[in-house]
Amino acid sequence: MKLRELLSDESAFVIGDEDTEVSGVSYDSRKIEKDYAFFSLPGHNTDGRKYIAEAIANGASVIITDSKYDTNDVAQVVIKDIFRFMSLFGAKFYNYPDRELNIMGITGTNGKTTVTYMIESILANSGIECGVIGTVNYRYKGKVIEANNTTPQSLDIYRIMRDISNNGIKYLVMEVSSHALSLGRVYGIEFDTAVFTNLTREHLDFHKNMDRYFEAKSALFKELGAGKKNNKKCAIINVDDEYGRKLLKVGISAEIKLYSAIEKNAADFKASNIKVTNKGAVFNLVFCNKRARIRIKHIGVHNVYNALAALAAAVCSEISFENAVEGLNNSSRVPGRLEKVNTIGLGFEIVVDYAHTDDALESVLRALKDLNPKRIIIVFGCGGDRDRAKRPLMGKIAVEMSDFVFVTSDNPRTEDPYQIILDIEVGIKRAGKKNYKVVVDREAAIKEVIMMAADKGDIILLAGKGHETYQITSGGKVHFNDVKIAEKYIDLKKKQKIAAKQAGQREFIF
Ligand SMILES: CC(=O)N[C@H]1[C@@H](OP(=O)(O)OP(=O)(O)OC[C@H]2O[C@@H](n3ccc(=O)[nH]c3=O)[C@H](O)[C@@H]2O)O[C@H](CO)[C@@H](O)[C@@H]1O[C@H](C)C(=O)N[C@@H](C)C(=O)N[C@H](CCC(=O)O)C(=O)O
Ligand SMILES: Nc1ncnc2c1ncn2[C@@H]1O[C@H](COP(=O)(O)OP(=O)(O)OP(=O)(O)O)[C@@H](O)[C@H]1O
Ligand SMILES: N[C@H](CCC[C@H](N)C(=O)O)C(=O)O
Ligand SMILES: [Mg+2]
Repeated sequence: MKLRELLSDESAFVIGDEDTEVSGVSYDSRKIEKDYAFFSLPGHNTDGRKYIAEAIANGASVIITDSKYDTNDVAQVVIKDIFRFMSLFGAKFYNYPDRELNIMGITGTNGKTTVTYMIESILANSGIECGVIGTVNYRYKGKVIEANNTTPQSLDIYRIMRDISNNGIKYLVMEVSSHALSLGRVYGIEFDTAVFTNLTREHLDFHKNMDRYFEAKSALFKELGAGKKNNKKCAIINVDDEYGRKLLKVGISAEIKLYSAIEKNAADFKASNIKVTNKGAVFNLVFCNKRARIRIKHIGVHNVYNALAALAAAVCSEISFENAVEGLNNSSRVPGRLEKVNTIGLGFEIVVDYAHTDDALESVLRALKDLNPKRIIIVFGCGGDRDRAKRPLMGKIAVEMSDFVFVTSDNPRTEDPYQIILDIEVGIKRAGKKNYKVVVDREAAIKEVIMMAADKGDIILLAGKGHETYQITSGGKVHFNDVKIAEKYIDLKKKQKIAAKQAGQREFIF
């Protein structure tokens, strides 16, 4: 392809030959090959400009920067809004795969991953294959790509979309993070359906305040319908959420469908008579003149909301109501979201959940309380290099809504784990509670809760890391998975029980 074919009508300034050949494109100098275009992006850790020389040495034929770079060796495009330009460039380079796909974009603070899994199940039940891009991984046609980001960079999205379409798949279900919306990662992508789950406090380290966070999320809805596709566009909104109602006022040109589980709120998809059991949730659903009793294998009222969002997205994407209901009823559990660890024979339950905001923690604790456990014990920490203000809020909720809390570490990243815990303790002290213990090492905390604290009838919640298979500290990334660590100590506890029995000792709880 020639460079001139890849230029959009943005205000790009080209230095050098517009007929330069472009055989590939990347924003990472280490991936540059002969005749590639290199996007030198301003980063959070380093600056892509530092790698231009390396990109040229690796064979780049074009460099794209946000301010002129001193070289005559290769063609150069200078563009101020490089992230948006990169997305438009990706669209052209990969020949608009988004126009060949029916794309559902899910946004909101909590529930995105769960909704994508539910939609995937619904589509599979109707015999439809889809691609999924989200926090856990990017997957299609048996391929599983490790996810570095919930929503990857635009060039990666376009490359994946092209492969999805070339594999004959027609649907893409995608989580759209607020970072992605702010950083132009989905700029120009033509979505067909956009879902808004909820908006609560999160990522204010990045967005600074809730208004800007909301502004980022609302872009997905404002831009819905702009583009060349002329099929029906649909915005699906949780009207029970304060920001969902605010979203109705931002000027959405697509068709709007509301969902709700609160009696007084008018909505297109309505849940009532919700019953939560330890096997899942059951509720009545009404849509137009249709009714169904839904039984999902996901615990908690928050998952009823996720189910409503998924069902609405499917129905708006031409899946019949009956098939969508059946698919939802069959929808599988989501890795690391209220995932049960096998504790058979021990008399207590352990669940692993990705709650890493105060709202998520509250939702999950409410779901667990509904199961009437003897006690709830939590093991949790807060991530480093992320919104500090959520730490005391999570601390307060944890001690107020449970019987005992082990405060520990969750991806401290470059921060001192003790400092993060001190921030959590501010909220605990504000609540005037003493039902907690600090165990900085996460594995030690999990070990202690299983070996010493857990008693018959208890539910242990390991919160914050969900499906993650790593722990990031200032020393780097090491393998770590809550489920696997819990299994290790459950195994040890069982062995100790057997040994005690054989030695004729009575069971002993510390
Ligand atoms: C803050 C942020 O968004 N960072 C993302 C960004 O990295 P960065 O800007 O920090 O990159 P950098 O390391 O400074 O490097 C700058 C540039 O130099 C290039 N480079 C670097 C080294 C080299 O040798 N050669 C080279 O060309 C890099 O490729 C990059 O283009 O671009 C990277 C590549 O796409 C992302 O993986 C990275 O996400 C990091 C991992 C991250 O933690 N992001 C979080 C905050 C995030 O975006 N989260 C949301 C989800 C939130 C949620 O769902 O709750 C998400 O969508 O994932
Ligand atoms: N609809 C909901 N409302 C409130 N909390 C929820 C909801 N759905 C899930 N949660 C909580 O949030 C956690 C994360 O859920 P999920 O992974 O589905 O959300 P997400 O939006 O993809 O999160 P992330 O942005 O971190 O990827 C769950 O483990 C659960 O604790
Ligand atoms: N998408 C979220 C995930 C947080 C998960 C938690 N385990 C942490 O590391 O803080 C983020 O990157 O902020
Ligand atoms: Mg997610």
